Amino acid sequence: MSVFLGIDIGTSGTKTIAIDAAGKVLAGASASYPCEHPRPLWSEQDPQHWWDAVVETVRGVVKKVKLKKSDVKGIGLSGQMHGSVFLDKAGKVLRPALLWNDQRTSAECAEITQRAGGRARLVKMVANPALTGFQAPKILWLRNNEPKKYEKLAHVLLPKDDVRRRLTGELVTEVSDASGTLLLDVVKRQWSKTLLGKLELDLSLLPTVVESEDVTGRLTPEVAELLGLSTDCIVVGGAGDCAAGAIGNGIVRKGLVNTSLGTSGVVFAYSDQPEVDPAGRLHTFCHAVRGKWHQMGVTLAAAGSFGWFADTLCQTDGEIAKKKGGDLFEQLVAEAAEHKPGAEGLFFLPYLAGERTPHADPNARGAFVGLTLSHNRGAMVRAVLEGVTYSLRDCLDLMRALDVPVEAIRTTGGGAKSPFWRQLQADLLGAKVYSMQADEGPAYGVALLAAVGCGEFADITEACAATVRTASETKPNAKTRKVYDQRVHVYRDLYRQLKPAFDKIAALG
Ligand SMILES: Nc1ncnc2c1ncn2[C@@H]1O[C@H](COP(=O)(O)OP(=O)(O)O)[C@@H](O)[C@H]1O
Ligand SMILES: O=C(CO)[C@@H](O)[C@H](O)COP(=O)(O)O
Repeated sequence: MSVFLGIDIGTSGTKTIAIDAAGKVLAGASASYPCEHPRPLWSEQDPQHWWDAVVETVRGVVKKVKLKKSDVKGIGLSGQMHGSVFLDKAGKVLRPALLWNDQRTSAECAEITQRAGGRARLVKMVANPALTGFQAPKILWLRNNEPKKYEKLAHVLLPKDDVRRRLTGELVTEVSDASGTLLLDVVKRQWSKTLLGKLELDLSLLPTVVESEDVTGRLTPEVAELLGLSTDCIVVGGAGDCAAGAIGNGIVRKGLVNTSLGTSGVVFAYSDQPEVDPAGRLHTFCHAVRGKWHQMGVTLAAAGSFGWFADTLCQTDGEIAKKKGGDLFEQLVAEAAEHKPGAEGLFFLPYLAGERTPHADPNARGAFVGLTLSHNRGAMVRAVLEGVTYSLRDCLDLMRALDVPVEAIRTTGGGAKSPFWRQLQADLLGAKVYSMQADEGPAYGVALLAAVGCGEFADITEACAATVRTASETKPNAKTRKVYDQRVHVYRDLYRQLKPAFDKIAALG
């Protein structure tokens, strides 16, 4: 029996799945962990929690499928992008990891842009401007703010690559995740020695960079024993969760666009060449397909906004729903569905963690605008779901303006499970939206990459053609689409009008 594991180290938890050589999902397990916010807009996690969750979920899957040691031939790793694990030379973690949605690095972004000789020169070197969530500004933040820890710094790893280090002992990353460090020459698919020089950062801080399908190592004897696997089991490069989710949904040709409604929201389009957005609003990153690229827009608090609403305002209902064996999210979506498109004039700006695309503004804040005495909880939920989807629309419209073809949208992530939210996507984005048969997102994509690494398929494109299938099709409703086409302008105006207030609020500290 040949089995491949996909492990996705998400922001709210880690998910591990096992697939067979035909791409059939045999079992899955997940484990959650907290995210700390020591100050507003700071976001940190303890890498030990990721490792504990990896051990728990791999062992869980091995047990569920009753796998023999020799069954698991390969592992693919996916994870939240951009996060920074700081290690000393003995491999000790120096401080909690700074995450993708941490906004503390505005000063370091300005420093990078200035050291690079301006924004245009920076984009020429690494295809992207400096954004607060990316990894390079986090390294500079450590240097500027925690110099004693920086003195001890020997290696910086992305979240999934720290898990790889613990699995195999190897310090390796791959091109899709490395693109989000701001230190990769995305066009050449190798570290930018020019930018490293300008930032006075040593190349030895960074891991070796490979393509996503490449084999990066094998399990160490101790880890193989701990997980119930064999030391013959390989670990492939894998991918950042956006590229991994796209692979899992078969986004391996032009015209197919992926949306993800996880903690973050992502709009992802395949490209044959590195297409750089001259204004730097969309990211240009390497794809997990060898020698290919993608463009991407990211909204920082997507299903995360809905999760926040549920956690903060609906705790008691959550407990009741659990007792009844129901799902709070489904209950809240049902309440939202009782309201008409437009939530009776209520708008929600989903900038709870600042915003990346299209505003690149760490000072942006969340807001309900248009509340009246007649709005109830269902209307507020509807406004949240609409606000998040307007934000995806902002990303997609940037792509359309750059002539990125949008034939169909495939969708993944917790929010994509909801038929209501898929209809909202179709109506607001103006395209057919497909859910997938193996609705496992990034974990599925990297399990396929593991199968490729083990020689089951010639490459990831062939693997996707053989295994990835759509499940449902949701068509835009012309009438509802019109309602949203009018309202999206109000949504966009609100950011512009509130921006001065956001800056004043941020200045208050
Ligand atoms: N049935 C549902 N309907 C709508 N949204 C849902 C549903 N289930 C989960 N979600 C949303 O998905 C989020 C979790 O998404 P997920 O992709 O698991 O997160 P991540 O990978 O970022 O950790 C929840 O916070 C919630 O907002
Ligand atoms: O910052 C990005 C991509 O650029 C995020 O998509 C992170 O990669 C986190 O992903 P989730 O935990 O929301 O899946």
